[in-house]
Amino acid sequence: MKSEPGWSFQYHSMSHLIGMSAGPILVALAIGGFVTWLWWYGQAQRNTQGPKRWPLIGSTIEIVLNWDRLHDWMLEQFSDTKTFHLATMATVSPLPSIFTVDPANVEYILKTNFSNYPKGYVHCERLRELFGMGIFAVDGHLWKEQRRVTSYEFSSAALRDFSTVVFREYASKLVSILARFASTAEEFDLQDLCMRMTLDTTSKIGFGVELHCLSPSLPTVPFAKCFDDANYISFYRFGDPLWRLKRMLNIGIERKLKECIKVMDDFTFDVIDKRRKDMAAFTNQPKQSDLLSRFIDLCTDDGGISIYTDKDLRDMILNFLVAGRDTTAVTLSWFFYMMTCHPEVANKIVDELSTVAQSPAQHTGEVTEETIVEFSKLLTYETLGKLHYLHAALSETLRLYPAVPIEGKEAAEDDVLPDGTFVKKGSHTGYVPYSMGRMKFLWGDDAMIFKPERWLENGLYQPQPLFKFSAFQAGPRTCLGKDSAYLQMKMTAALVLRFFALHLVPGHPIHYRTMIVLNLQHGLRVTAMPPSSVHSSPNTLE
Ligand code: HEM
Repeated sequence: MKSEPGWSFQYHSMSHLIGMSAGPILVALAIGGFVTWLWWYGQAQRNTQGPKRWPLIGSTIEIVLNWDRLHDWMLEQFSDTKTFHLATMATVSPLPSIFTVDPANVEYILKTNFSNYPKGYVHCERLRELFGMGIFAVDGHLWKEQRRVTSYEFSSAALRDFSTVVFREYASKLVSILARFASTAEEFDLQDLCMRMTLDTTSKIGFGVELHCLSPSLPTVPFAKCFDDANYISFYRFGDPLWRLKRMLNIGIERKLKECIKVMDDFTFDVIDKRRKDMAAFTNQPKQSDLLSRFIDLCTDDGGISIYTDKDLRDMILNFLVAGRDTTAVTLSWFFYMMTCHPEVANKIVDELSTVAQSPAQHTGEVTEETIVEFSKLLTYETLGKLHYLHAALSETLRLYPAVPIEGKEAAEDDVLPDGTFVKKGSHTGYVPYSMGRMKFLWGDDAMIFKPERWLENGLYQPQPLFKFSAFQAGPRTCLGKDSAYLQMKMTAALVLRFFALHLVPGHPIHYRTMIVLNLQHGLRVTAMPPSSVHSSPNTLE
């Protein structure tokens, strides 16, 4: 078709105008509009309580920028509200999460409407390889049944007595290693030693097996290494939107996870197999006290057939290891860090030990195997129970440095929390022990000060309300190892502080690593010295 000359001219003129002059104007208008909207949105956000949010990406940028100090960033978000929404990119989580520090909400989630707040699919799926169908990664009737069997075993006096012996033995080994370092004034990582000790003790109590992580040469134990790596990689999945793809392709850290799980499974199934055979062969031998033997024994029906498969037993014992190992070790590490900052508190603990030692509490002179053993024999379940100040100092540590700093559930149905917050079905709904432990409205103006005295009345330990001090969770899923953890921590703290004053290596950085368990990112590098004159340092966290 022939075109009209006039039209052609007009068309070219318009396109010329748009292309040469209107284009930049439109672009400038668009940028101007966007910047104005950004400014307006930013202003509107200033009045929003909790973290600032942006369309599509939510608070992702702020989270990424603050990742290394996530718990303190969360604490800042609670400065003007007790509950907030936290949105991330839809690929990570399609619904905003809800976080609260309000004890009424915490009680509602953990107890009053417990059935509406299971751990949920997202949580359990990520931990499946490591935890299997163990207590940490199941909900509903599977959880109920395991809780029933585990609580029965955990409350037995026999297990408590066995644990006391094991805790004493390994805390003494730890002190012997400290004595070696002290004799040459050598620096060492006390967090690493605590981790070794608690893996040895949980393995001994769980499997009845010696892992020798705390033997004098401090060796690398393959099971221990794989256990650490598998823990880290499983929890890393919570922040990695590509983990399923990596698992499918069997690449990167997902491949590593698979290899680690295999090493742990081979070891565990081997122990289970041997134990079953031994128990079947030596029926007239005294019963072994470790959990594995007790589970096999408990769950064998009258015809001698085990009700639990090897896989069930593997899951139960590995869950026990994960539950008790890192939590206790990191709490002890933060406690010892507090002792380096507050020698006056360490001194009071040592004074209290005189109630146990019936002699001057602080050991002077050479630290030998004999002196360690002699003192350790005085530390029994009963005598440790009398150490109220030590108990308070450990609780105070957990208030400020809870081993599990953030806890989350998944709403099964739409709901409304006691403070009026609407919860949409499927929302991640969590509470934050790290922030709760530092809130002035809960602990008073001195919330940031390490002060064991706040737990004492007339010298006796006073527990705080469970939904205010939430380090062990509360309600039907409360920690089953709380008493056992205090027992081990008191045993270890009493033995270490009796013989040594700890000093932080000057310049050693103290910071947590953002993980499911609040460990010290760079460890706890200290020197141990014979107790000497003690100087107080400022009694604050900063
Ligand atoms: C200072 C040490 C400890 C702290 C702070 C602690 C804290 C916790 C927390 C916060 C939970 C809830 C976790 C969740 O559901 O996501 C929990 C659960 C649990 N803890 Fe502990 N724990 C400690 C030591 C131990 C020890 C030594 C054991 C074993 C002897 C243990 C056994 C368990 C078990 C079996 C559960 C699962 C309860 C359930 O789901 O019904 N914990 N613990």
